[in-house]
Amino acid sequence: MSSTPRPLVAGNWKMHGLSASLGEIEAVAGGYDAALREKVELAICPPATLLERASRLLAGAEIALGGQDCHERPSGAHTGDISAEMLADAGASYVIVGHSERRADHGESDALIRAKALAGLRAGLSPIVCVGETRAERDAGRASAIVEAQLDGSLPRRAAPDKLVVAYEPVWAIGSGLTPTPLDVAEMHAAIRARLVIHFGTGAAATRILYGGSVKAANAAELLRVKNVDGALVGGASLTAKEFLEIAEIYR
Ligand SMILES: O=C[C@H](O)COP(=O)(O)O
Repeated sequence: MSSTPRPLVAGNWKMHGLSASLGEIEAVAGGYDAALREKVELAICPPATLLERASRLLAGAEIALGGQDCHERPSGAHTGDISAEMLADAGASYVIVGHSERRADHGESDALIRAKALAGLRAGLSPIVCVGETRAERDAGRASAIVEAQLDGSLPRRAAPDKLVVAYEPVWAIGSGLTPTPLDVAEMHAAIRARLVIHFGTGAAATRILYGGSVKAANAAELLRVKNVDGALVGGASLTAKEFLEIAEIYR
C-alpha cells in the first residue's frame, strides 16, 4: 500500500495567544474550503490554555489540533506538565516533540524526546518529531550527521510510519528570516527519507517530512515544492490566519 498522504501545514503558536487570538482560528476555518481540504491538511498547535476552546472552534472545520509538548508519562506528580492523554482528551491529534526551543530551554535529550514520541503514540496522537542543526554545526559540515543522530536517538523504534511526522528545522532559520536554499532543503530531506527507510523500510514513504524555519507566504512555494518536503511547521507566520492560509494555498 503506498497511498501518499496529503501534505501537512502545521502552525506552532509557541508561547503566543490569548483569548482574543481565537478569532484567527475561526478565520482559518472560514478560509479552509473543501477544495483546499482535499489538497492539504492543516493543524494548529496553540498554547495549552487555548486547546479546549480551539478544539470547539475547529470541530467541523476538519482542521487538526496539536499540543506543543507532552510529558512521557500518562499521569502523575509532575507539576506544570501535560500528558499526551490530556492533549488527546482536549481534542488534539498531533503533538510536537523535540522542538529545538525545548531541547535548548529545557535540556531535552534525544532519549527523552523518543519517550515523549512514544507517549504521543500511546495516546493515539501523531508525534511531530523535530530535528535540526545549529549554524555552527552546518558551517562545520556536520548538518546531516547531526540530524541523522537526532533521528536515530529520538524516533520511536517501532511505529507505524504513517503515524509519525518529522519536522526538519534548522535552528538558525527559526524566527530569523533566514532560510536554507531549496538545494540544501532537498539534500537534507533526502537524507532524512533515507534514514527513515533504514528505520521503517519502504513504509517510510508514508512519513511526512515537514520543513520549518522562517516559512512565510512569500517563500512557501520555493521551500515546500522541493522533493521530499511534505508540508511545513510554521511559527510566526501561523499567528495570523491570512498569512497561514496563504502558505497552505500553494497546494491548491
Ligand atoms: O515550530 C516552528 C518553527 O520553530 C519555525 O518558527 P518560525 O516560522 O517562526 O521561524
